[in-house]
Amino acid sequence: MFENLSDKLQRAFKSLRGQGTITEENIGEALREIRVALLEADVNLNVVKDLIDHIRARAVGQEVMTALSPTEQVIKIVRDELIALLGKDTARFKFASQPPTVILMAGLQGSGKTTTSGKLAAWLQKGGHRPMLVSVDVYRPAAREQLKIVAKSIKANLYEGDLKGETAGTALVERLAKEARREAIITGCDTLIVDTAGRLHIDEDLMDEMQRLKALLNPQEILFIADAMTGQDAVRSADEFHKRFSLTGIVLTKMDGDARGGAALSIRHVTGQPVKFIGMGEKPDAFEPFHPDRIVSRILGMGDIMTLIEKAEEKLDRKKSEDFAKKALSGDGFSLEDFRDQLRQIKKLGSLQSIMKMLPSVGPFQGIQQMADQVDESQFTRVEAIINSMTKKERANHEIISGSRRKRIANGSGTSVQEVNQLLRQYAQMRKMFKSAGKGGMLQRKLMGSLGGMKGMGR
Ligand SMILES: Nc1nc2c(ncn2[C@@H]2O[C@H](COP(=O)(O)OP(=O)(O)OP(=O)(O)O)[C@@H](O)[C@H]2O)c(=O)[nH]1
Repeated sequence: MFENLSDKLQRAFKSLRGQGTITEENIGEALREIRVALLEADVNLNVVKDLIDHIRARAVGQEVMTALSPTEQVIKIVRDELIALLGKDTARFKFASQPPTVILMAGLQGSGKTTTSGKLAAWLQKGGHRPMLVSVDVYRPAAREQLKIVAKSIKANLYEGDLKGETAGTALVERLAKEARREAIITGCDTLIVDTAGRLHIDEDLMDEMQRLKALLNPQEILFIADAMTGQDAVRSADEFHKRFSLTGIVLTKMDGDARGGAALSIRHVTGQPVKFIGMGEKPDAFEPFHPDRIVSRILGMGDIMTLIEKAEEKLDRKKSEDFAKKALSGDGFSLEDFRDQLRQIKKLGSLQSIMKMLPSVGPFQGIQQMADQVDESQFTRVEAIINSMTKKERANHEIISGSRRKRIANGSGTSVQEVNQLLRQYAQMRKMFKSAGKGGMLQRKLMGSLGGMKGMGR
């Protein structure tokens, strides 16, 4: 859903490439582009203004960090500021010290309340909880029926209650809510999710009913379910609800749609309340806790590259990496010995899969995250064993490795000739790729330097 914003931000960053330092002048253009990108993504005007001011203040006053180029510095600042905007840490779900924990689901009609009630129940079940669902939308039998179907599909407990022909109104709503809580206690359910009636727009009756439910149930969580597709309207209604009921969090639904993302980026700033979950589809499992940092990484199309860079800076031998990068990108290319050194370095960062998952899905690493799922970790060890079985001369010049030597190397490393051949083929390809990347941009060069040798390791 952030594709457009993501593309535009990348373009904005590009305008900084090749700049030695960040100055008021050269960052101006990039900031203009960032501002337009955010506004086009339907981010609230005040939010954009604050964000740009913060970024400018930090970027211009930035002391030169040797480890990062100006472009990378600006990306890091934009990333930090976006995360701050989204509330920094993942918001926690609040449980009652004395069960059941009561969660009031509020929102306008069609925002996804019922679907989200089911998703939340499924999420709680996954976490070892026993949720109970109840719909207090006594005005629309179809709404109660829908929750029944949802509950059945995830095998969650549902309190249906008996309307006993009573007139639909707040008294009935209160009765059902009370009964449901009692039922939850009796049946040992530790969480009660109350799906409330939605309206087309905010009206006094609805507000009054919510107020009474809040007073009656004293819920730990009052979640506002906002349809991300409705952009700034969702932000406005969330704000209105918060002013009346002190929400504890927001769930943004339909984030899988082609919404421009403005609601996700503005809602926290405007309401002061955290987004706790996002809905990414109609199915019960299309639901995840909202992690500001991951969302921002997604927006910036960078996987979790900053963590990876920080990790690399902490764990890798900087000089070795730089030497490798220089060599790999030069006309001579890197040797198998250099490659083995790099493998050993990379191993310090964690499993290959976890590293690949942190890489951006754009630029030189396009498609790498999909590749990560097919990675065979033990190949690392086998590749190292193969290189260990070569002579020093062979490691320096792979072209001298004859057919009979390949057999010996395979025997010596406990692998097969095919594997030795495959490694040599991949190595030759990689070497070529790096040499041609020598003509590429700075960021690419740096990434390849610190992470050298990873691509081509997956089968
Ligand atoms: N694509 C997508 N569709 C969603 C998501 N969440 C809900 N929907 C769909 O949005 C529509 C409305 O969802 P409901 O759960 O019925 O909404 P509601 O707020 O309970 O509506 P009322 O009961 O009418 O107040 C349904 O067709 C859902 O399948 C989501 O995260 N992604």
